[in-house]
Amino acid sequence: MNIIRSARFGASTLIPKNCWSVVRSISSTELTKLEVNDKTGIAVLTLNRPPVNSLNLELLTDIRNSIKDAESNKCRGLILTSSSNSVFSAGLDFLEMYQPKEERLKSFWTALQSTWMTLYGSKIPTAAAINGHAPAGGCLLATSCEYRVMLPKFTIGLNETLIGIVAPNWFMNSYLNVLPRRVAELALTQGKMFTTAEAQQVGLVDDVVNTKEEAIAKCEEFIGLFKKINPYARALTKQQFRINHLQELEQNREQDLQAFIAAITNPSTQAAMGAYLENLKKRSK
Ligand SMILES: CCCCCC/C=C\CC(=O)SCCNC(=O)CCNC(=O)[C@H](O)C(C)(C)COP(=O)(O)OP(=O)(O)OC[C@H]1O[C@@H](n2cnc3c(N)ncnc32)[C@H](O)[C@@H]1OP(=O)(O)O
Repeated sequence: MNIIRSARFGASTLIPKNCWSVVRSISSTELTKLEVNDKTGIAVLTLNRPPVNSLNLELLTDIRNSIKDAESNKCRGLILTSSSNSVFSAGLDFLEMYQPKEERLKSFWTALQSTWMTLYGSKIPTAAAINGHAPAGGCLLATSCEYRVMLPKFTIGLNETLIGIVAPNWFMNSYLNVLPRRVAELALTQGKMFTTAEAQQVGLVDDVVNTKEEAIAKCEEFIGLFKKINPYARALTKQQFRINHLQELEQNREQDLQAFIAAITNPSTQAAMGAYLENLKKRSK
């Protein structure tokens, strides 16, 4: 068996999964775990930032590094999932955006931009096994992938307007890559959170299954569709579909950063976010 060393992890760990396949850890941090199935060559990236996988600077950085690790280890595909039983990702960490320090805020948004560009533009097939709620940034991660499967009775959507903030163009573009324009506009303006059943009906998720294991298997099935396709031809074709969205951000990164800082530090945005957070804290007691 070929054991790969990761710059971030040292020697890979072998984890027997069943008698037919071996799951090998490519890289791991406190916040993410990247494992590849040696039989299929498909990697699973598990987000592990309890309680709700809210995306802070460190988690975003680890996600991006893991995608790059999967690519450089020539994995045949990448599946995103969560170690939580009820939350895929609660989206951006409010604590990064509420009463922020400017330098950290800049690093945070820059990391989000980079992570999105890496995931949305990844050369390898990507899929999300959505095993819990996926609001806002959680939905962004899922819609940046090429395929989504979700467990029942959770919610997914871009709810920014409910918080009193505006989703940037590239959030919208990821949504529009999956949803019809009319559905996306109505959902975004309402801050709609779709139930799993609604999400499947509008095409926000492709399949619904009952367990995380089934969700991973569905993602593997999706990635398996490309088994006989030339990976170079596949990657370039995917890129042609997504290049405009990627270039739009790449060419306007600084402008996008400045717009984010101006909007987030605006006193009325801070007040709206403070009220939303307080409500969230009350609800969780
Ligand atoms: C203006 C410029 C443009 C900006 C554009 C982009 C901006 C934003 C994009 C975003 O992603 S903003 C984040 C949006 N996310 C949400 O609205 C989700 C809020 N959370 C929930 O609805 C629920 O927590 C949940 C995900 C459905 C899970 O519910 P559950 O009952 O399992 O857990 P809770 O008890 O509610 O939460 C536990 C614990 O986590 C804290 N928390 C939840 N979400 C976040 C978060 N996004 N950031 C930071 N912290 C979060 C919650 O307050 C609880 O904390 P404690 O009370 O236990 O301390």
